[in-house]
Amino acid sequence: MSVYPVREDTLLVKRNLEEQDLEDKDFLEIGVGNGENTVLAAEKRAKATGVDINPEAIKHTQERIKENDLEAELFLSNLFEQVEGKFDFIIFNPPYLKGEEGIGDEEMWRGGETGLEAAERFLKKVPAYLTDGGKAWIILSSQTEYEKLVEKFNLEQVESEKIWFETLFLMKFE
Ligand SMILES: C[S@@+](CC[C@H](N)C(=O)[O-])C[C@H]1O[C@@H](n2cnc3c(N)ncnc32)[C@H](O)[C@@H]1O
Repeated sequence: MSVYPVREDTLLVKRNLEEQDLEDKDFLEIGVGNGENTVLAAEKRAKATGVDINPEAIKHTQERIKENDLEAELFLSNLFEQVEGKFDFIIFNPPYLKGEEGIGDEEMWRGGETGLEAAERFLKKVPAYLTDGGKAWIILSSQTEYEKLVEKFNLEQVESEKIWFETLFLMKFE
């Protein structure tokens, strides 16, 4: 089992996160993967928490946090199952290709039969974990029927990026 690499979707979140004031904010990343964005949040002095279903991702991110002399709480959790409290800012770059979900090298790219299952479960649960005025970001892909979630959860676009076979959307939920 390996850790999801830094890709275009990671960097789409990252360059927008760089513009955010995160100081002293309660920040949560669901699905830390390579840890790039949780490390950035910790560098920006957020009170950073990160979870993943993949133990390798947690271990890898813990090592990066330590190497950079930063602080973040990192633990295994299936979405919010082990998460307590409320957060000002929650991000999730979910697996969004079509196919069975899981933590194997193939499965970590997949978000269920429609590619939207992991994203939809997140969007249903996220309101209970946001502070008043808090917001959540999620990545969606043109390779799925993402418009259904945009409509259902009233998502607003932060930025989109066309890569050769798809368009990635960074969407906001408030
Ligand atoms: C597309 S990768 C994104 C990784 C990293 N955040 C990034 O932007 O590069 C999705 C990550 O979410 C994790 N994941 C998938 N389903 C999850 C779930 N139900 N709960 C927590 N993490 C999950 C995967 O293990 C993987 O690390």
